[in-house]
Amino acid sequence: MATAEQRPHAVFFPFPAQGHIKPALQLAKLLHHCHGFQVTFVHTEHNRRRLLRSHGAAALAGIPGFQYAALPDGLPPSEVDASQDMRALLCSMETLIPHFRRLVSDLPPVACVISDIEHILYAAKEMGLPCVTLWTTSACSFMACQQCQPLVDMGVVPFKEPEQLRNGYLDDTVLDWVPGMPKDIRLRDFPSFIRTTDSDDAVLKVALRSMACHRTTPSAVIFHTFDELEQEVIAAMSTILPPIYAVGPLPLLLSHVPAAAGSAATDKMESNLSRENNTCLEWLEGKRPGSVVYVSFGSIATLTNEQLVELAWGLANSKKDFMWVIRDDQVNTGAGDPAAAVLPPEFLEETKGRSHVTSWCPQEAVLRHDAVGAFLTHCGWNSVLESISAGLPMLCCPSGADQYTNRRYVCSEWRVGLEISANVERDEVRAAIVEIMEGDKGKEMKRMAMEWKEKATVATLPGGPSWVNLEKVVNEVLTVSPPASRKTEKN
Ligand SMILES: O=c1ccn([C@@H]2O[C@H](COP(=O)(O)OP(=O)(O)O[C@H]3O[C@H](CO)[C@@H](O)[C@H](O)[C@H]3O)[C@@H](O)[C@H]2O)c(=O)[nH]1
Repeated sequence: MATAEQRPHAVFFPFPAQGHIKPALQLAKLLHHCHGFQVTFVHTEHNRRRLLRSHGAAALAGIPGFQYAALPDGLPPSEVDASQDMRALLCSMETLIPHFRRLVSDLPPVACVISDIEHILYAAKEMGLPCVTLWTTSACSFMACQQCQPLVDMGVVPFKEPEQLRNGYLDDTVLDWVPGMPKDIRLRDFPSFIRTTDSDDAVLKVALRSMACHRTTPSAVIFHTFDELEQEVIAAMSTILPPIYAVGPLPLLLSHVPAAAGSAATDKMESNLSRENNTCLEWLEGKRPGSVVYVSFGSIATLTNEQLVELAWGLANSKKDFMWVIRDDQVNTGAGDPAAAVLPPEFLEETKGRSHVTSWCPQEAVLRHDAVGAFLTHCGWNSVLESISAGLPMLCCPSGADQYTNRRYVCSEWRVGLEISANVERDEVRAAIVEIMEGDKGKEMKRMAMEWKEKATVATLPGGPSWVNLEKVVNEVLTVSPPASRKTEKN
């Protein structure tokens, strides 16, 4: 057994949002339990406080060889349990650099830094530390993001007229030259970072910088995916990136590691920033197999209250049972701070007994529950992978970022989903729910979803490709540099 000093020490620092923290913690647990890594897992202080409020001190107590640290994110302190303003957060990441340097200097020797924050990768490299990107969205959306620079060079982005940003225009524009992507991929299938008319757009600039960084800075890029799901795009990307490794779906890999849930302390290592309400599982118990529609828009996406009401009536008019996660910060008021939803009393009356609304649930357990028949999702990548892992077809209603590309692949390439248009109209929602729950298309999507579930299962069985890739990245990249190579400069 290696002593603590001999064990490689990995520092994880995911972008401080739920959808990035969760897969990073899953990978950290795998490296710790299966490959003997010591881990320091870094949160922002904002998220550390949220975790403490939601789960108590045990969530961050760690276990031997696995500790937490926290750094300020540069935004004004807030005690509100809501997702932070993503634009502001993206732009504040640079302020982390001096704090990160000081942290690393005070830690035991570091073998590698694993992050998706470009400033952290640059800082690690400057300090002489091997660094690796953990990319928490799909490989296809990464490839689409890589086209931001060519689109700028071609004068397509930023768009010339606000009118061009409307779906109608983007619908018709096909880009048949993107390596590894379908020849009929459209601009509207690209991540939202290109949707601007402003050449100074801060988010577009972050996207361009980040894509350049991941091409040149890390020693490797780990994608949270599995080979068979995205093989064409992974093959095409191998020519433009440092070595890449597809390791996922991470929850399935972790399910084969009993030690990862082996003790009370390990069980309490939480990545959920919000406290989940488990009563929904009891509610699902009483339902027929495949009879419930599960609805969630992840941890960041907001809707206007009008869209929420349309969605509500679409659900009500479908006459199906449904479980709906409506976060306390789900509604975009257009006036800054998000607000709680206001649903019409008639809707609540109409759906009594066949609806369950909650503010945060144990999503993976919900998706695996027999009663759930379809997932109405914003197409965040974790949600897509969790749905595929559970063999569930999806109704896709993306709201930003990579979700448009994920939607395209879910609906047209993997053929496990139906699209709902961004304006969210009740009749369309109702018709899509009825189709996916009982129509011929829905049956075919369910069949395809079960096929993908099987492929995801095979990829993550002990000895399967995702395990092999994990082992390779450990042996080829994460442990190749002796800890002695660490510089101890302080800033
Ligand atoms: O009630 C809930 C709702 C969600 N979740 C979990 O929260 C995560 C949400 O992640 P994701 O589906 O990826 O959505 P976002 O929170 O929106 O994730 C952000 O990060 C993702 C990964 O980088 C991107 O794909 C998204 O576009 C981006 O918005 C998932 O693991 C869910 O299981 C719960 O546990 N309970």
